[in-house]
Amino acid sequence: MDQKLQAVIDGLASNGFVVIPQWLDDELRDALRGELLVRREELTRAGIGREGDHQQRLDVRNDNTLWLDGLSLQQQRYLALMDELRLAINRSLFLGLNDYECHFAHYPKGHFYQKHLDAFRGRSNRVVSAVTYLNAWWPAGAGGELALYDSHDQLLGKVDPAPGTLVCFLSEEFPHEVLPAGDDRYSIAGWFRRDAHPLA
Ligand SMILES: O=C(O)CCC(=O)C(=O)O
Ligand SMILES: [Fe+2]
Repeated sequence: MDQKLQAVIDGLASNGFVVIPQWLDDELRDALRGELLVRREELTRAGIGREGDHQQRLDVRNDNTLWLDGLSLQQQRYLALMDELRLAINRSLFLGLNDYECHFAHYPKGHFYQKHLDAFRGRSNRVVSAVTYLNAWWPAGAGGELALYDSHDQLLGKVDPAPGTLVCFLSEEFPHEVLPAGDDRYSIAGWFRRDAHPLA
């Protein structure tokens, strides 16, 4: 198996989270960021909560997002890569993931996402969170780190949104937050899901 795929599986299996530098090649990373910038006007303020109790809470998060529609070549390349990862995870870890949903995200300077869980046990079909960073560079000290905590709220570490880096973690296990970004911060945030399908 591809070394990076294997590294994701090993990290998820042993720690429940993993950081893979250079997950995206420069060309794909730049093409995705280029699309986000061209479509900037289409991004909207993100909300929190599920469909029924969806609300905008600018004190909790103030990133702008746009769901991928799979129409451009670069989105198709990205989604193909994530599908390869989904299948590899299923083969090795038997998680039965059947979908990956994701959105572009832009955190302007000073914007953040406070500490949260992406999924609550038994209340969501999100199993593995997977975020990829699209900036061409990220200078040291520019903030915008992803801070990951364990289930006792102890800080596990901070991940720089470095160019092309992928972060994966079990959605129900790890509270996390995006610290205020010191510059425009571009990413794709997504979730591998396990949805119940009625047996045919
Ligand atoms: O951009 C990141 O590093 C994480 C974003 C996040 O936690 C989310 O969108 O749920
Ligand atoms: Fe999150």
